[in-house]
Amino acid sequence: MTSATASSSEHHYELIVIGAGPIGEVLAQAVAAEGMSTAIVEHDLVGGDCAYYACKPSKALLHPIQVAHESQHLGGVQSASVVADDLLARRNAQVSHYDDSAQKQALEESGVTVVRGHGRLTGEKSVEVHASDGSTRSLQAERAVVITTGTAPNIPPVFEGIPVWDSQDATAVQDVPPRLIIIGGGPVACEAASWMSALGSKVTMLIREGSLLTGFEPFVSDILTEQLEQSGVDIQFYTEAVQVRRPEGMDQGLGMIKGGPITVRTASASIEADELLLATGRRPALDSINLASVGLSVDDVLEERTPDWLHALGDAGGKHQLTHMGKYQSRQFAARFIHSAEAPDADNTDTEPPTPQVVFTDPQIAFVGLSEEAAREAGYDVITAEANFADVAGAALLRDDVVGRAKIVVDTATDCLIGATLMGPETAEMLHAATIAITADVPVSILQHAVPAFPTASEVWLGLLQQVADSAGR
Ligand SMILES: Cc1cc2nc3c(=O)[nH]c(=O)nc-3n(C[C@H](O)[C@H](O)[C@H](O)COP(=O)(O)OP(=O)(O)OC[C@H]3O[C@@H](n4cnc5c(N)ncnc54)[C@H](O)[C@@H]3O)c2cc1C
Ligand SMILES: NC(=O)c1ccc[n+]([C@@H]2O[C@H](COP(=O)([O-])OP(=O)(O)OC[C@H]3O[C@@H](n4cnc5c(N)ncnc54)[C@H](O)[C@@H]3O)[C@@H](O)[C@H]2O)c1
Repeated sequence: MTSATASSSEHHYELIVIGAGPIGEVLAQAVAAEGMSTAIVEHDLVGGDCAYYACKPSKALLHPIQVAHESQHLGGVQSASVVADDLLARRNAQVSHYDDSAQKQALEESGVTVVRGHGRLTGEKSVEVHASDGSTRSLQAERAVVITTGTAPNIPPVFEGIPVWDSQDATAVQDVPPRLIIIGGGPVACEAASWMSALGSKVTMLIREGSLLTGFEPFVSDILTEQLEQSGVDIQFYTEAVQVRRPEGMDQGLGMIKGGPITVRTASASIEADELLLATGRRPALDSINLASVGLSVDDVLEERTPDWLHALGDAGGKHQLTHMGKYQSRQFAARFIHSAEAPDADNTDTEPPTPQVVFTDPQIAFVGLSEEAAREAGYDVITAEANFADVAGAALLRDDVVGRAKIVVDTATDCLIGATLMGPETAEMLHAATIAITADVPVSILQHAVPAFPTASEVWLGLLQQVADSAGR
C-alpha cells in the first residue's frame, strides 16, 4: 500500500485525474480501492456533467413524460398529465439541487483525495490547481496523469458571441420559453425537444441534414419525426441559420431565458423565438489544460500521441460521448494500471466492444453495434431483418397503439449479429439482450433457441431471427 506524500509546496500521488465526471470517478475509485494514492481535480461539481447537466437531469425530466404519454395511450386508466412545476422539482431532486457534497464525500470515503479547482498541466506529470479563492496547489504524479475533462459545446460561427442556451441550460431549465428554436437533430436535440415541448414550449427544430439522428437506421428518423410532429414540434430539414440577431441578449444564469427575443434568418425565412438551444454537438474539453506545457496539441491527445504517463479517457478521449463506454474505458485502464508497474496504454484492449445507446424519446430508440449502412461500409456481407412492434402480441399489450420497429443486421460469414435497433415501447431495457448476443458472438442458429417469454415485446426476436434463417436458406 502506498500513500500520498506532501512537501510544503508539492503533493505527490501515484495517479492524478483531472475532471471528476463519471469517467474520472470510476477510475479514481478503482485505483484508490487498491490502496494507491489518487487525487482527482474538479473545477465545478463532483459527478460531472453527466450527473448534473446531462444524462441524469435529462432522464429525470423524460421518464415522467414517457409515463404520462403511455397512460394517454392505455385504456382502463385515467390518463396522467405533465405538471411543469412538479417535473422541474423532480429534476432538481435528482440532481441533489446542484449540491455535490454527498458525491464528494463518497469519493473521499473511498480513499480519493478531492482537490477543488481548475487543473492544468505545468510539466511532466505535474498538475497545478487554481482554486476559486485564488490559491494554487501543485500536484506531482508518480506514475500517471489521466485527463477526464469531458466536453465543451460546439458553437457554429453564426452563433458566436450571442447568448443562447446550450445543453446545460436545457437540462437545468427554470424559465420555460414560450417559443424555442432548437438547432441540430442529434440525441440532445431530440430529447430536449421532447421535454421542452411537454413543459409547454412551442418547439421548432432547424436541422441542417435531411434526417434526425444521423447514423441510426433510416426508419428511426421517419418514426421519430412523425411522433415529435404529433406532439406539436415543428421540424424543418435542410435548414441552416445564416444570420442570428438578439439585440437584448444577456446571460441571466443557468436555465434562465437569456434576454429578449431572438431572430434566426434561414435561406428562405425569418423565425423569431424567446430562446434558442444550440444542440450542435460537443468536442473534447482539452483547450484549457495547457497541453503546450508538455509539448502536445489537442490532436496529439485525440490521436494518442501522448507520453506513457499521460492519457485521456471518456468524452475527453474523443472516441465516444457516452457515459457507459467511458466507464468501460476507465475499468479497463484501472485494471491495467493496478496490475502493471508502469503507466499503461490508454487503449490496450484486444477488441472494441459493441457500443449500445438509448435515446429516451417516445418511442425509445435502443441501438447497438452497426447499422446496415455502417456494416456494409465496413465491408461486411450482411442479411437484415425488420419487424413492427405493433405485430407483436406482448408489445400490443403495453400500449393500445404501438409505434415502433426493430431491425437486426447479421454477418453472413459468421451467422452472428453485428447490429440491432429496437425502437418501441420499453426497448431501453430490451437492448442488453442484443448487446450480449453481439459481444458473445452467438450465432443466429443458437439465438433461435433463446425463447422469449409470452406475452412480452421480446417476442419481436422470433420473427427477426426466422427471417434471417429463411434468407440464409435454413
Ligand atoms: C444533454 C445530454 C444528455 C446525455 N445523456 C446521456 C445518456 O443518457 N447516456 C449516456 O451514456 N450519455 C449521455 N450523454 C453523454 C454523457 O453526458 C457523457 O458521455 C459523459 O458525461 C462523459 O463523462 P466524462 O466523465 O467524460 O465527462 P463529464 O461528465 O463532462 O465530466 C467532466 C468533468 O471534468 C471537469 N473539468 C473539466 N475540465 C477541468 C479542469 N481543467 N480542471 C478540473 N475539472 C475539470 C468538469 O467540470 C466535469 O465535472 C449526454 C450528454 C448530454 C449533453
Ligand atoms: N441518450 C443518449 O445516449 C444521449 C443523449 C444526449 C446526448 N448524448 C451524446 O452527447 C453527445 C452530444 O449530442 P448532440 O446531439 O449535441 O451531438 P450530435 O453530434 O449527435 O448532433 C449534433 C447535431 O447538430 C448538427 N450540427 C452540427 N454542427 C452544425 C452546424 N454548424 N449548423 C447546424 N447544425 C449543426 C448535426 O448535424 C447534428 O444534427 C453525442 O455524442 C450524443 O450521443 C447521448
